Amino acid sequence: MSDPMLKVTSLDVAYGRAQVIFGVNLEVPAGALVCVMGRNGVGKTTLLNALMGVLHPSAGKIEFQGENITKVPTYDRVRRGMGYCPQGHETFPQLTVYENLQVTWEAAKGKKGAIDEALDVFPRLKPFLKRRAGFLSGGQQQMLAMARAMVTGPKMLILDEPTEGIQPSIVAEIEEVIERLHKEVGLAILLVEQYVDTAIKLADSFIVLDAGLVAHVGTAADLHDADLVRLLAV
Ligand SMILES: Nc1ncnc2c1ncn2[C@@H]1O[C@H](COP(=O)(O)OP(=O)(O)OP(=O)(O)O)[C@@H](O)[C@H]1O
Repeated sequence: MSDPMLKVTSLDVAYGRAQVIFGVNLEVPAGALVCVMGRNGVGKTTLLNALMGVLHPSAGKIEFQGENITKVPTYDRVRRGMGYCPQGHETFPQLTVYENLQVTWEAAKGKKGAIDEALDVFPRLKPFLKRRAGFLSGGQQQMLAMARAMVTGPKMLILDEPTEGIQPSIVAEIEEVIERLHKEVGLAILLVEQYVDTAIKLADSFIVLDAGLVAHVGTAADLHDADLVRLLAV
């Protein structure tokens, strides 16, 4: 079997003396969609920030495409093909939609045509290219945040709760885009998701975190298991 695209081994992450992630193991095979689930505060965002080099693990190893990237800076992880869309659909509110895409594309040394390709994935953004991002709706800002991750030319997308706080009509649209990026474009995707329904619909497999530990690894079929429901109950 070939190496997974992302492999995380025995990862510990702490804020000062407060350890939040304990010995996490995780694999995302090429082209797979893996969901990270768990209640509020179990460490999902902390894990993703460590994967992207925003936080530095106190122990463990992160490998991307067979290379040890544990000490590689964030910008280099992006250039190697890790696209990150952090929680809270953060954009530069004073910049236009197009400028938001352009600054990210320049910083990541994106390929020619990548901005147009990202806009083809999110055609809803096209009428708003000259609008300041701060004036977009929550759903539009989420699409812009994902489009920004796309202009970096990712091989793998890391998405932190992309449907959180978004109106239901747009949630379905965002789910469709994630599904298309997974099934048609063939990107590997690591998705933090709180909603079991969305995870069942989208994920090939998932891990459940509980108090910073991997409490369960499985496929969507396992999600109906009573223990899992308990682990996920908010
Ligand atoms: N900058 C920080 N400094 C200290 N502790 C932090 C910091 N950020 C998060 N924590 C703590 O780490 C733990 C995990 O937080 P994290 O945001 O990773 O959880 P989460 O599973 O992503 O939660 P949510 O679903 O609410 O986003 C929490 O106890 C939180 O209070």
